[in-house]
Amino acid sequence: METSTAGATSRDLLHTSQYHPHVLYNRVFAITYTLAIFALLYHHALALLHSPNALSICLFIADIILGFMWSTVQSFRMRPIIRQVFPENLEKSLIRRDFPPLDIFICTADPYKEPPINVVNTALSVMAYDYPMEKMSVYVSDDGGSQFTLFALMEAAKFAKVWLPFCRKKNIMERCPEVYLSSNHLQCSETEEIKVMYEIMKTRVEYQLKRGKVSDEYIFSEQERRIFDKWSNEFTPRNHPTLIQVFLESCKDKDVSGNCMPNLIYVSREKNSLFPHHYKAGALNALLRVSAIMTNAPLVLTLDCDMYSNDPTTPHRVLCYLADASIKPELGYIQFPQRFHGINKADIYGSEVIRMFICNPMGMDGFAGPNYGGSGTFFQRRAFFGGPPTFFTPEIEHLSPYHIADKPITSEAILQLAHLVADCNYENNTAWGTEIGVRYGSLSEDYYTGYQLHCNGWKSFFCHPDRPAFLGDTPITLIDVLNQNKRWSVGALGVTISKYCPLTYGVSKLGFLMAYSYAYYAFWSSLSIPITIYAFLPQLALLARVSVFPKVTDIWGWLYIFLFLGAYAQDCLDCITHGGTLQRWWNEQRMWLARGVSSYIFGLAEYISKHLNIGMQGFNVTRKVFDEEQKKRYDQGKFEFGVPSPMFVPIASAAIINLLAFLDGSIHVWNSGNVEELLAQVFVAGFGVLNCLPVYEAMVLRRDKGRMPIKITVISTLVAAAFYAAASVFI
Ligand SMILES: O=c1ccn([C@@H]2O[C@H](COP(=O)(O)OP(=O)(O)O[C@H]3O[C@H](CO)[C@@H](O)[C@H](O)[C@H]3O)[C@@H](O)[C@H]2O)c(=O)[nH]1
Ligand SMILES: [Mn+2]
Repeated sequence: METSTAGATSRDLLHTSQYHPHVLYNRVFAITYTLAIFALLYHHALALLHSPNALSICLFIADIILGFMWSTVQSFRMRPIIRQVFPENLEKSLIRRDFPPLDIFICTADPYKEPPINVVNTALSVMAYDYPMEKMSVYVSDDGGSQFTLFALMEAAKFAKVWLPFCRKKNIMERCPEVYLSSNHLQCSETEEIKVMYEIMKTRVEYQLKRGKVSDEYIFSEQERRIFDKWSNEFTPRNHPTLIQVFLESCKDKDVSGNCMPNLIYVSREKNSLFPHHYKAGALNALLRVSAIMTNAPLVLTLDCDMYSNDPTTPHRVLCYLADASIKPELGYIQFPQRFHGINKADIYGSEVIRMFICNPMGMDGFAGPNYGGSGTFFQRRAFFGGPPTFFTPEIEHLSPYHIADKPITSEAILQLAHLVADCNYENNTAWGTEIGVRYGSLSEDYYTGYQLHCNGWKSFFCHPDRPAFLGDTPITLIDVLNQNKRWSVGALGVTISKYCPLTYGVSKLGFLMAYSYAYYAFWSSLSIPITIYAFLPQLALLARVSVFPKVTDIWGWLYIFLFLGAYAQDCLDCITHGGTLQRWWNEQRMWLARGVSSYIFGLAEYISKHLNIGMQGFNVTRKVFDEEQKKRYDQGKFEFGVPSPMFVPIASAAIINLLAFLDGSIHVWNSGNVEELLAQVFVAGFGVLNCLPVYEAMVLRRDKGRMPIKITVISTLVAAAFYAAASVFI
């Protein structure tokens, strides 16, 4: 089933694609499983007709939602594609001189959650791409409006002058200085020298942050002085003028070997608390405009500040697609998976997110292409301006992707215009955020923008090389993971409950299966309903000695067993064939349950409170800085609770109820010999207990700072008791 494109002979082949070998098996299994779901729903309907009661209605609803969500997942399994590129053949089709200009956007928002030295590392790693330097521009957007981030980049510009030629000369793969210089490569005096320079820079950058102000001793020129003077007392992250600072100007600034450098530009758009700034989406749009004025490269890479480049040839892979004239006109973007470094062996929080970042994009690649993942994405700039056949003209000609930016980026006129388009009220009465650029209206601007681009007719490709193209930080505390998932679910809900719902608008624009893939994320938070029901109801019923499942010897009992094992086995197989281990899979499914009873419920609540105007949290930036002790516990595979967050309450309450039900139920079944009626519920409670082992440990056995706060244990016990009391009245 191979489909190959680009290049007549295999010698010149630039890219190939083929169906995943599991396609046939996936389809057969989907049909079988669908029949089983219908049988289950039939069984529920029969039971409801016989004796309708609240318990069976709840379980019926739970199974309908589970069945629906399972069905959306199948869209990823119908036509997964494996693509391959051959960058070694690239220069036969596209000579280096003709490589397109590339603008790279790096977003950062908070120097205390996203240390400036890490932003520097990410910037340096991409500045050192194996790409014509005079064609590359790196723009750093600082939504934190922080003098420390600006200072860090000023230092980075100086360090780049030695780092870039060093990488080229040694031809190293890890061009992120922190990673390369802290690994045990063969050390030579040159490396040692660079390492000392790097350490000096790092200490300086970190010192300023600790000090709370950039020290005068590091401000060397009048020009630099003027920049830092802008941080007056009125200057806050939410209220400040635009700051654009060109730190390196390509071809004017040379590295120590006399070669060109890429442009390096710091941008902090204007902020005013009276104007919405649309979080990262707003930041990206400001960058799209500022870069249009300055360099207007047709190719744009968006990166989060923690996602450093792990492979200098990544743009070559992208060009393997763009050099193919047959696909380029409709190709909106190329998505690399988000991969992470520093994940512990057991991956206790399921941080690898194999499904969202690898399996599902491969599945969508069989249709219009993977969704936009927020980072590691190469866009054709044109894709931000209407669909392939319908160009949407921006309000000023300079912002058009067809405009040629040929003036020096430091010229007065260019800088003035760049400041103008970064104004906080610039977007008023324009199509930015609706028809042009990154779309507003969802906290998951990546999901929403990719979806809109696909609906406009753009295609995307998934590029998943063995060596990760980018590596980022992953949260190492449970609360950070839960909060991140909460934000994603709130973001998706914004799309679900809008006129763009994938099941209606999406189906009409994208066809059923592609829209159904988007529906999976859109309805994600609905999983909270069945997961919560299954986390509490069968257990409470068990405590009340009420049977809610068919007997295990009954044919319907077998149906339940098949449905449970079938879904779990397929999920496990998926995880393992994509490089996971059994242990990692187990932890991932545990997190699925934890997210279900926590993140998604709180996400739903946040969404509702936002619409009742009670308030909401907005884009809560994920922390990328950790204290030593937390990191140590994470590396030991210990769950980190620590903070007294209400998000832990449903998890801890479920843990208590499951344990009680399991112990009490087992004793009862053992003593009464009434195995058939209640065994399934004992099993479900036992499964819950197994999943909650780290919770018990954190509540009872641990004494370290990552344990479950006593306050949460007490509240959760009260909640569990209230549930128990309510159940004994109503069940
Ligand atoms: O007002 C803001 C808020 C965030 N960011 C940046 O957005 C990026 C992503 O934020 P992070 O807190 O790391 O989010 P994650 O939880 O890791 O984000 C995932 O989900 C986001 C959407 O919710 C996507 O934007 C991200 O690319 C994707 O990695 C970071 O570089 C931030 O600096 C801004 O520029 N401005
Ligand atoms: Mn992130």
